[in-house]
Amino acid sequence: KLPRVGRAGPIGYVWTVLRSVLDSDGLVTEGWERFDGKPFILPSMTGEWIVLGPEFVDLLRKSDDSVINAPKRNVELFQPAIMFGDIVSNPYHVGALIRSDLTKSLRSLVPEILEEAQLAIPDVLNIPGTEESIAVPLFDTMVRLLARVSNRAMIGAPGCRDEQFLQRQVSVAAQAIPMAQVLNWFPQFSKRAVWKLFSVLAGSKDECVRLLTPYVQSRIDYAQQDNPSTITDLLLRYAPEEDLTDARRLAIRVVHLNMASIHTSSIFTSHALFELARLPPAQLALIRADIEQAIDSEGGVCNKVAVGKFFLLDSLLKEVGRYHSLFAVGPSRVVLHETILANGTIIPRGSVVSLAPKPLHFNPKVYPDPMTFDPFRFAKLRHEGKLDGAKLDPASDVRNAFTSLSNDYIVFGVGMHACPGRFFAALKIKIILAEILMNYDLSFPAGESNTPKPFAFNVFTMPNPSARLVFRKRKV
Ligand code: HEM
Repeated sequence: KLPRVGRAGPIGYVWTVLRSVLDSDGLVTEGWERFDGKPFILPSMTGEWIVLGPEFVDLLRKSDDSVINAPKRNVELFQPAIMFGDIVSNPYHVGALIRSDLTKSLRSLVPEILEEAQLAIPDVLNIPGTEESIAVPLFDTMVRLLARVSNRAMIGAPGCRDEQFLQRQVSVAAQAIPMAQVLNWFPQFSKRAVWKLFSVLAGSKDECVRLLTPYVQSRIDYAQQDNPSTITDLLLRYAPEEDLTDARRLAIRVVHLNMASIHTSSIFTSHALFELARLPPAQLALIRADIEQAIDSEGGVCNKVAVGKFFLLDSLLKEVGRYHSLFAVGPSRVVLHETILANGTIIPRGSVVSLAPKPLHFNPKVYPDPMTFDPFRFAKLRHEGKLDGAKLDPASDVRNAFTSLSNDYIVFGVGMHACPGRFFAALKIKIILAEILMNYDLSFPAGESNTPKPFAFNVFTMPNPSARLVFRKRKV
């Protein structure tokens, strides 16, 4: 019998579930303090989550899906089978493709990502010719930017600039997560009907897939297997015959991958830009100098090695992940057989076990002065207190690099199901941020908050969608 956070009694239960829609984070903090770091139940609109403390990170990290299972949980939480059809029985587009092929191909994708970022940033900011600056709603602008830059890697040009397709893709990605949560409120037999009704009202993925299919078809026709230039080219290596002869089927996989990729990266990029806009000028100057030095060290070319030497930006991104997690609870797994935890707690079959980032990321024993956002926290750890990163080998002390996993840092999840797209995400986010930093000064619009309150829905959090940032062309 685990304790439950929130109010007692049946009415209290309903109240807690309703509160969890907008304040899961507050409930987790409350549960953490009230139950002294012991496991507790978080009731939510998507069922009950057993929130485990730091001593159980290893339970999830070491699990091999035989008892503590991730794929079944993801199907439950994100409802891909209802929304995307049968992509679950052979999920070839999210397995080795991302884990191995994509990560190995990142070097050759850098020039494409860089070129697209250079073209797309002025387009999405759209500063009028007569003006020097513009205030834009940041998150929405970053979603459009990330959609285009990610798709340069995903399907190449000109598809990545097809506004109609990008708009549909962004809207599919925006709807999918909240809609998956809503589908969880309905019994299994009715989910398809609910999804169909919603699709009629809000537009389904089908239009997005239709717009994307010609671009995917052209990759099937012209991609060079030994010299892949897009992620779709890599996908062709794994696609079964029926997907190669029907580009529509393959396009569904690309839309699904885009969904995993665009919003997560946009959330990170937006938080990072808000933090960069708040930094004192001296710290910003250090980050800019670090980027310049890294590119100079590669003969003035911004290649993968140079991006790997953006040590201060890497540190800032890692701190963004520590400070602003994407979720109040997660990663989560479903328990397939009754399990007894080391402390004697019995976890029944079918339960959902999860980890909460806050207790880990704000643990003062691991992160001194945890409430302070310190952009150079990880750079200092990585470089023994020195900030002169460019003299170091990028491979040095990778434990504190942005994409490294640890039991004290769960932004990308844990164990064998930790995010396989994080190296691609880190690369494109760093390239975009470096381009922005080198070409624009950032500030908050006069009279608007410089600490916009994040927006939460169920267990997920994102930057405030109405918060704006001013981009002013730099005079360099
Ligand atoms: C900053 C950006 C990103 C963040 C913060 C992020 C975060 C996460 C998290 C927390 C998980 C769950 C891990 C777990 O359950 O232990 C995950 C899984 C996953 N992510 Fe990401 N992600 C990001 C970008 C991407 C990108 C760009 C891609 C694709 C190119 C991607 C593809 C995936 C896939 C396929 C999984 C499922 C892995 C599995 O279940 O084995 N992610 N991500």
